[in-house]
Amino acid sequence: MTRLALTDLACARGGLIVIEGLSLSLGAGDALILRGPNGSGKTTLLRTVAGLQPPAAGRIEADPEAIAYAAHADGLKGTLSVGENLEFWAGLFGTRGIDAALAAFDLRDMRERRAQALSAGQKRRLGLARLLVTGRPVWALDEPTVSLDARAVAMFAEAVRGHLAEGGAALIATHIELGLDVPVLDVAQFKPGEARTDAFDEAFL
Ligand SMILES: Nc1ncnc2c1ncn2[C@@H]1O[C@H](COP(=O)(O)OP(=O)(O)OP(=O)(O)O)[C@@H](O)[C@H]1O
Repeated sequence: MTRLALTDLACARGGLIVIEGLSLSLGAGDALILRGPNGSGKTTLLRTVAGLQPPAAGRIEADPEAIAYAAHADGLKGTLSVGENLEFWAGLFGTRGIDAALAAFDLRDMRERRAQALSAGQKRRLGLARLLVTGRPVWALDEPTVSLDARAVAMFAEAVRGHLAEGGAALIATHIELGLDVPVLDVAQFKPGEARTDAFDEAFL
């Protein structure tokens, strides 16, 4: 089952094309790590996939309701507790049960604490726990491990493994090694005018 297919996609930011000619397909259980230097267009690509901006060219095939996007901002409600934040999202996405999400990111002891009283890494863990309560099959994640310590990075990697094992898919921009056995795509090769390799296309089309 195809979860996400991009065909000859071009993405623009600030009126300029930053990525062009990108095609890929992710099926159930597939993930892809996006790499590339600062400014190469990883965020722009993820924003486009998430539907926050239209493609400059090409096609995106995915149910918009299937995508859960997590960006640099965690989108927490500071005056609500950890548990209330997750309950809020569960209500929003029409899912039930936050216990698994609390457990996956070791937040059970912080359930009653207000989000605004969490450390940066704890806030990020809560933001990532939200992915689990969305119930959405395609995760589009922009630098999800910022502020996380090694233990929390491992929790995140485990959450991704579980998501893929349940038939989900993930597109993850990260500069760090997550310990996941998934392919890496250098988005710099889709810079307008750059020669690109065919290795990725062979693996993913
Ligand atoms: N709000 C904006 N307005 C105009 N141009 C922008 C804006 N945000 C980013 N850009 C430009 O778009 C291009 C792609 O940026 P993007 O944030 O997608 O790159 P990135 O690969 O995610 O970078 P990083 O690794 O630094 O997060 C860059 O040249 C950047 O300067």
